[in-house]
Amino acid sequence: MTTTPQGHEDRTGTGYIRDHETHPPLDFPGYRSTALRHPKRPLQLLPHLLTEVTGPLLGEGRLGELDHDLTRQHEGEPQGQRIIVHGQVRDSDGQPVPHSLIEIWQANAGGRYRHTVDNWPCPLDPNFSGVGRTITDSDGRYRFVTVRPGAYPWKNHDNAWRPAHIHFSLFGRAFTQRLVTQMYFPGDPLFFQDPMWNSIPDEKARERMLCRFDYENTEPEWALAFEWDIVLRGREATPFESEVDDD
Ligand SMILES: O=C(O)c1ccc(O)c(O)c1
Repeated sequence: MTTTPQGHEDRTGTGYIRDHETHPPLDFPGYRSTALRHPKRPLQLLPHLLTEVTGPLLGEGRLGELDHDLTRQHEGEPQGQRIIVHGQVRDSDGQPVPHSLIEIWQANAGGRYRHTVDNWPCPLDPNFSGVGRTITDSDGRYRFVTVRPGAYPWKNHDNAWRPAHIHFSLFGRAFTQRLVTQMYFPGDPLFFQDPMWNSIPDEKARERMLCRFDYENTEPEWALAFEWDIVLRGREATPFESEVDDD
């Protein structure tokens, strides 16, 4: 059986061994909910047969015209600083990943999610749902327009605040290939106390979750811009929360 220098085995038989420096462990004591959420039994390889790789898939034609623009999904305009978030999705060889569905979800400008269990005293914004989706173009590029999310208090530990972040879900050619990650903003003062940020062992890997302020692509009198490339595999891989794990 193949093993890594750290002694991890390829238990899924795929030849792929999770990089334990880049990706968070499935159970991380500091992130309390993982104790209840993480799988307790070894993962089983799900062979990708015709059913898994052919359907169902969201194609270009099924996207709404404004799905990528979270500032224009309601009658009025949401509160907050407009931002453009854009970048490229690449594979382990640095090749662009075209025609791939990306979904995002986030808190509003004040840091509140439109979610039944989020009821901290920060107002919901009637003009902001916080969800969007798009498909990468032929060069693997994506672009969202949204508002900068606020920090979110989540009671995971004493005085716990999540740094501002946007959740990303990426589908490959099939729903069985879904990867989930988060994008953070540079210079956030809350990283030191965030168990999710700190669950990534390698500091360089953590930094691959940071977007870059992109002055060139700001839109005058409208929106700031941030660039964030996502790498699916290999030495430059973006940390993912959901992935094949060989623990
Ligand atoms: O795991 C959670 O409970 C949780 C809550 C809010 C977040 O923004 C988040 O990223 C995770």
